[in-house]
Amino acid sequence: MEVRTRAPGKIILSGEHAVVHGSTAIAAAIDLYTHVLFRLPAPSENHESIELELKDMGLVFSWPSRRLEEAFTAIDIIPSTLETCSPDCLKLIASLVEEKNIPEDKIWLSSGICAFLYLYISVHRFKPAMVAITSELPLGSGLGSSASFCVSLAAAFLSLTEVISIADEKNGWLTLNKSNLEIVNKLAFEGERIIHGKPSGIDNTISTFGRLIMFKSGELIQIESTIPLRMLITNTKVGRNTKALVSGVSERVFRHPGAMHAVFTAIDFISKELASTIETPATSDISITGRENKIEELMEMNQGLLQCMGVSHDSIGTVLRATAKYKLASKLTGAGGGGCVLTLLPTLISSTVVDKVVEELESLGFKCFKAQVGGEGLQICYG
Ligand SMILES: Nc1ncnc2c1ncn2[C@@H]1O[C@H](COP(=O)(O)OP(=O)(O)OP(=O)(O)O)[C@@H](O)[C@H]1O
Ligand SMILES: C[C@@](O)(CCO)CC(=O)[O-]
Ligand SMILES: [Mg+2]
Repeated sequence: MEVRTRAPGKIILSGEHAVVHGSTAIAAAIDLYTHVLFRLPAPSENHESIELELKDMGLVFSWPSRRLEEAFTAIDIIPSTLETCSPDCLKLIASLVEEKNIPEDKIWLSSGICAFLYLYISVHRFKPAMVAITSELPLGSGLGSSASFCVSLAAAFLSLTEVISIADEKNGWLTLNKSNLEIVNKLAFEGERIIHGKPSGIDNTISTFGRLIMFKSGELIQIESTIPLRMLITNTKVGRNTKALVSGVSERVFRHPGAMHAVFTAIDFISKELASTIETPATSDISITGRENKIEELMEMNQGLLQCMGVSHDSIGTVLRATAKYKLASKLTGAGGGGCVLTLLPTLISSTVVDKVVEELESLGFKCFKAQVGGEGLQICYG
């Protein structure tokens, strides 16, 4: 039995970090995916391990099924689907991952591999399996690689159970109905908890459902944009870790609760205003340029508040200054601390100006690309 899944990365237009503390945020899916190939071998194949291949990195990890079963039985914990991983269970999983001697320069993969083991065992226990993963996303750069990893894995594992069933077909890919997507999203969230520590759930939700969403306290509202929302994405290539940045913000809240709550309230207003600007009917009196100016101002305000939270970075400042020379507005996206920066490309901007901005940013050592915004979420294909 075999299944393939793919789940998209995302950009956050406004509200990252504040969303962890209950503010509204807006996110859109992008057309860069994590792909999973999952196979449950037939008994005749005599395959006796759970094998994970990270194809982009040329790494393969494998755990004998019997060894895993013995280790979990010894501590009397068998994770069950959709339950949060307990501290004891996570400790055991971390030790099983540590045994694999991950190369020092790839040690940041450990949390993803722990999430993989947890998601797998919670659905299929210790059944032998082969899982291969590739990703079109830069990992650990603010574009939701961890969430698309968890969503594509959760969907692959659940697809070979009775829990979910296929709803529809489009271009060779199958999609799930809303209640099945909710189950996948819930399981993926448990994986994100292992990678992010305290996720808001926005990244796994946009990766599962796709399109453009407004998200607050675990609830999503799908929104429709009436303007193109073309974004230039600049990867500063400065590595960072979402878990550490999210906990840094919580520490700042602990030190300055009043000021930080005022910042979160301001961001809640910014996200709501951004949503209504994006959704304004095309027939309204305000021109597209007028609305784009408003979006740019809101992006700048959000960036300033992200700076207040301590999640910006010198490299992000460099991108902001370079794009400001061309009168373009930018903000970090995702957890910040490096990673990716968004720049709105207004409808009337000429391709010559865009080329010049890209040339300047790339001459500074950054990598620029454009992504389609607001596309499909999770998709499945049985092999
Ligand atoms: N394709 C993958 N293979 C293995 N591990 C992955 C993969 N994609 C993501 N991960 C795991 O997720 C971690 C990166 O997650 P992190 O949340 O820090 O960044 P991000 O999700 O790319 O950005 P953000 O959370 O700001 O959107 C990696 O260190 C790794 O553990
Ligand atoms: C920084 C954060 O707000 C977004 C990361 O893409 C974390 C989260 O919401 O889980
Ligand atoms: Mg992440």
